[in-house]
Amino acid sequence: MSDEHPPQPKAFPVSWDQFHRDARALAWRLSGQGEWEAIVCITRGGLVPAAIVARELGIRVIETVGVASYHEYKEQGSLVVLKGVDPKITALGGGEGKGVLIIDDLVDTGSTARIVREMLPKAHFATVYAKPKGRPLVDTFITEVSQDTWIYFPWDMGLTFQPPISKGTLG
Ligand SMILES: O=P(O)(O)OC[C@H]1O[C@H](OP(=O)(O)OP(=O)(O)O)[C@H](O)[C@@H]1O
Ligand code: HPA
Ligand SMILES: [Mg+2]
Repeated sequence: MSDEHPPQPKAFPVSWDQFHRDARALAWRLSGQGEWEAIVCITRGGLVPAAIVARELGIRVIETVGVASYHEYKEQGSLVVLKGVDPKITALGGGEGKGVLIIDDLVDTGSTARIVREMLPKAHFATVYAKPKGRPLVDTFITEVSQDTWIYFPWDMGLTFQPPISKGTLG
């Protein structure tokens, strides 16, 4: 969460099962769009869908690019590239990443996507989820949620007790 991602009023919790189905749906959609020589996944959120898409499409060359957001590493609002893309991957398909599939879990404001697209301008950018601001930066995605929705991924959640409806939310 950050200034760019203020607390959102709506919640979209995603279970492991749901995420697997959505990531597999992404693989189906991508399978009709060409042959990919390599995947570049944006860590850390892109690691999970990248594994699923790689398995479905038989892609075995997987590279990471590390973009960390916001105040974790630097002043608020900025992004910092912690790990760039190996030049061997950038050089694929005659340079600029042609034939490369970039995968992330979602685009929100599009800031992360913009930085990685600059590194690989001819790559295909795919995410499982997209919000309206980031949507123009993505070539293929599965589900759109509104900008005022926060997506809760299964790796960020755990099982917790739910009070009975009759007790109300305030106990
Ligand atoms: O479109 P944006 O506004 O840039 O937001 C989207 C990015 O934010 C999240 O990653 P985050 O940087 O929080 O790190 P993580 O993947 O390590 O959780 C998410 O996984 C995307 O990569
Ligand atoms: O909606 C979101 N969920 C999880 N991580 C995120 N990073 C940016 N937006 C989101
Ligand atoms: Mg991320």
